[in-house]
Amino acid sequence: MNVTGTQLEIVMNEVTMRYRVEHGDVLALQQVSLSIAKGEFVSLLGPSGCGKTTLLRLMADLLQPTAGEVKVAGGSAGAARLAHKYGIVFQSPVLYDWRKVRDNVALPLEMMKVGKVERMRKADELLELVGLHDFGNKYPWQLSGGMQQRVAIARALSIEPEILLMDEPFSALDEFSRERLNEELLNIWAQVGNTVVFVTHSIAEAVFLSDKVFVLSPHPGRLSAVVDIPLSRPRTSEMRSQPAFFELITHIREQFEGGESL
Ligand SMILES: Nc1ncnc2c1ncn2[C@@H]1O[C@H](COP(=O)(O)OP(=O)(O)OP(=O)(O)O)[C@@H](O)[C@H]1O
Repeated sequence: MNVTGTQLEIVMNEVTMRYRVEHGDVLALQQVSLSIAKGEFVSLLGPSGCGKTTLLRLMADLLQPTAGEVKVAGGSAGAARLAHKYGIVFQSPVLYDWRKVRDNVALPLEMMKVGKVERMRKADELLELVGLHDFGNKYPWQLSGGMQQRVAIARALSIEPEILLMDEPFSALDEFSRERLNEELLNIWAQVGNTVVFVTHSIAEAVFLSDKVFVLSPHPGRLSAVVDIPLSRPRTSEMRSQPAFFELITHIREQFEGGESL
């Protein structure tokens, strides 16, 4: 795959992933090819078990494909990982309850042996970016679920990753918090400008956030469609009730073969 004139960040060529299990193996992904441009915001969308997390883990070099190739920033996914090109945000924020919020954000910098003054400065800057500047001295358990996830985003951004991988980061939140965090995430992305790969079950969330949606079908996981989202930016909450938004949702819904529900 090649897109002339566009700098590609992630390229997957015919990627197949089989997990070995006790009695045989599970074909999680079959011959998936895709490309993501530098600075793009893309979503991986599909029903449970279609291989979204597997795809994300392959991109992050946390798994090795059974067949096919994963290229990141012109090299291997392994080289990108060693060069600290990835920030990862999981479904659950995985914060350390005994560390203050600021110290949680600064943790990756601490592991990279960045000096205390610099890492505290950076952590405060990131807490400002995610709208939590007054919460650096609190503990995670003193924050709401949405605030905790914003701390996790700040932490993932602390190493200034070229690529932010997000695995259903808002799926445990109520719909109001989720929609607000969608808008906040886009504001953060507009300032940071990195490449974002966002996993979701929600068609509306994928449409609202993305430049492009990769639609996956299950058993085995395959890429069934790539849908460009031509909505203008910045995206606003009013867009959610506009006809263009609903048309895109309907179009994506139609991509699911056999009426598989999300
Ligand atoms: N470590 C593993 N060992 C065996 N099978 C696995 C493993 N991880 C995932 N699978 C299987 O691979 C397939 C894809 O799983 P994956 O978690 O990537 O899907 P998903 O789309 O992210 O699902 P969900 O939305 O429920 O998180 C599923 O059939 C799953 O059972």
